[in-house]
Amino acid sequence: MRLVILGGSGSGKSTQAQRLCRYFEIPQISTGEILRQAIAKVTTLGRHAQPYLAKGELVPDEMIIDLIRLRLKKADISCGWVLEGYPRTAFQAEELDFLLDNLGQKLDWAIYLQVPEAVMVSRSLGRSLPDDQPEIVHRRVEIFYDRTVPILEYYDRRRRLLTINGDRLPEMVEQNILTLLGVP
Ligand SMILES: Nc1ncnc2c1ncn2[C@@H]1O[C@H](COP(=O)(O)OP(=O)(O)O)[C@@H](O)[C@H]1O
Repeated sequence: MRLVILGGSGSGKSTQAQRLCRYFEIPQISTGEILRQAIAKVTTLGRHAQPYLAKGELVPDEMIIDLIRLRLKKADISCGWVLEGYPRTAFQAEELDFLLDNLGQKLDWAIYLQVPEAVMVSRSLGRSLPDDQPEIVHRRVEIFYDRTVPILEYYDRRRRLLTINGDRLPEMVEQNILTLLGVP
């Protein structure tokens, strides 16, 4: 199973990605997590990415595309994967298709966790990540509407989009996803 999880800040993307990875026994690839770890370890990637995360801006496409290209070439992903936090722009979505074509892989579904803006904000403010201060959260939400929402149409046109109500308990959201994927 190859899945992309789409949703704004605080939509429950990482929670559902974790649950789906456990269910299908496949690795989770979370760009936010990879970047935060790189920053904590002060790697070259971390040093380049840090100023963007600190402001709630997206890191440049080339930086994240290189990261995904390398990650999808590793052996552990041969049985599938759940991508969370990528793609976030239309360009990244096109690049993913291009990359998957090259690898001879096909995306099964893009799962969009839809939650009201107020829920995104209040959930994000309730976390304690360094980039979860109010102005930064608001900027991330704004960028989500500007840059990521257009991707929904991209996947919808390709009949690859599943839209899920993310404003419910995590176990109900998961059950809803599994039902739509046609597994028990
Ligand atoms: N695909 C991506 N393209 C550009 N920037 C990204 C991408 N993925 C993660 N980032 C950077 O990492 C930050 C945190 O990502 P993530 O943990 O997915 O955030 P959240 O779930 O709170 O929206 C983003 O605000 C952005 O700066």
